[in-house]
Amino acid sequence: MRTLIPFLKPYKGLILLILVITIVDVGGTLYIPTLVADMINIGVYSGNLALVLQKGALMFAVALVAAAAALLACYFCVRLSALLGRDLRNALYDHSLTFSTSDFERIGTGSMITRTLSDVSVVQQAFIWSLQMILPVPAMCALGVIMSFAINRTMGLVMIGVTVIVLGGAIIITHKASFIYEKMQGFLDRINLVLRENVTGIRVIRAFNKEQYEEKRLRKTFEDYALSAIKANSLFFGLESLAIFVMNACIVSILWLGSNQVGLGRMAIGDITAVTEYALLILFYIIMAQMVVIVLPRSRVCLRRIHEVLQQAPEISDAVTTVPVLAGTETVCRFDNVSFCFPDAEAATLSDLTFALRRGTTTAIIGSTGSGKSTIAKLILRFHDVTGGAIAVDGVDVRRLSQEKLRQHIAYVPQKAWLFSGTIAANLRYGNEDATPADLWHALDVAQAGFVRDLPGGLDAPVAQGGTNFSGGQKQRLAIARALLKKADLYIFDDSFSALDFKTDAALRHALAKEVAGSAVLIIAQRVSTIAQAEQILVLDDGKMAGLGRHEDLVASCPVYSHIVSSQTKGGGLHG
Ligand SMILES: Nc1ncnc2c1ncn2[C@@H]1O[C@H](COP(=O)(O)OP(=O)(O)OP(=O)(O)O)[C@@H](O)[C@H]1O
Repeated sequence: MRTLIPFLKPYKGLILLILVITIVDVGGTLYIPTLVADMINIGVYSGNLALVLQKGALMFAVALVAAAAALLACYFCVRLSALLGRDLRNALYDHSLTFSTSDFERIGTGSMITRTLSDVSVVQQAFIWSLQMILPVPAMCALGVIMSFAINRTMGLVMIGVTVIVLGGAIIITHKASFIYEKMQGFLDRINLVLRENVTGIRVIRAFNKEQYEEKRLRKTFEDYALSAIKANSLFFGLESLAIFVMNACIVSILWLGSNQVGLGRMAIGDITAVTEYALLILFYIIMAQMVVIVLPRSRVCLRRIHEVLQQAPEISDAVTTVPVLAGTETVCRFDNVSFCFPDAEAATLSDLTFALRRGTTTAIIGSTGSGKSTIAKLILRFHDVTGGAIAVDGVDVRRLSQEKLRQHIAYVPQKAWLFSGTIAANLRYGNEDATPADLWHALDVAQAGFVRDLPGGLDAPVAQGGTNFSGGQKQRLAIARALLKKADLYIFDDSFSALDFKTDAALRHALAKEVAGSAVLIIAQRVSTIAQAEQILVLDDGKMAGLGRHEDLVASCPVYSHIVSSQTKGGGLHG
């Protein structure tokens, strides 16, 4: 509940309104049996038709007021629940924007989606039900018991007994349900994860004929979830049966004890109707509340999971005082004895790297797969923080810059070119939202993405989620064009030319050289031909610097580099 309070604060007025309307509803509902009893006791016995009609008219008016109150309460509850859901989702999303990759890995992408969508829905639902069905129960029980005592002491005691038994049962079953619902949410995360993997990896599954294996894996997750749901529902029906049994036992007790009291002259016959009605109303409200109470443990689990995300301190956060403006110096970025180790890794991924990225020059990084090339790019962008040494941009340690400012100065093409669903123009404008169509075409031409001209719709051609309607090379070129639209001090291309043929690769680098002449360029590549012209090449070997220099010097002095070169030039020279 502590998690919800800050989200409910802005709606204090609305909650108060719902409370008042609910009390009107409950009061009206309980007043009707009293009127019925009066009609029987006075009107019917004395044959006073005028009194019966008068009480009838009053009953009609009270019923109308109670119904209107119930309707209004329902409307305001739905409104409050929708606002609460919106605010919770916004808070989760906003907070997730501050997360680093490791933060996301800790929670899990599937779980993050379940928490934002399903968990919030469960909390919303539980909240609205609690307002509508649990909130009136104390008022209903208290008023019902008081009114029963007012009629007859024995009836009052019966009412207390019934309330205590049903509430006791509800508490025991709720406790048991809590454990099952916790497991169910975990299974839901798992279903989300496996389903996502299946949908996104459908081609790999088919290519490897793994449909049956995946089917088994999915079935298992569905089955686990279904079994837990059956267990939870068994509890639910157990509770419902208990409530119906208690309800019937209660009616029998009232009729039996009540008729004795009428026989002893301590109670009028019409009062039995009133007390039975009070008892049924109390039980009805408790049963409805039980149905909500039983799902509360699930919502508590969901709320705790939401709380976990909201409370998670981001691995990377801005310093209290950050440097407002960068100077635009000659050395755009500098690594000083940089080392880095992933939180869950035993050995360092990068060790003792020292080099500089200078304006107007191209630096390339080459090395075997897993040697740490992409990690260097991620450190510059501060997706992770160094564990040793320092990285400075324009002479300022990146940890002293705000993340927003830092990233404003960098254009990045990630290894896995990611496009958003929409149009080509919308994707390109991610780089510069004010870009004109002429700017977009220019960036596309530099990125050798002329194929867009042949697409029906051109710049407005549709892009599927993740860019799946484009080939790997086309996606790479669109991602490059997007980066070029951003005027930056440093351009980072992480293995961005790997899916291009040699001719396109060469043409692109040629066009690129003019485009980014005033900035520093960092190219991460596997192909020597892509980087041979670079002003400096950093050779990485298992996270360590094996060489730094121009192509010709490294061929002569760096065994790791000359080995890479010879492995790529067997049977022909370098292309491009
Ligand atoms: N999030 C992570 N958690 C733990 N280890 C990681 C993580 N990301 C990468 N690594 C490890 O860090 C090392 C360097 O990864 P990196 O992606 O930088 O290599 P790379 O040289 O770019 O490889 P490739 O050429 O295949 O893209 C690898 O051994 C990898 O397993």
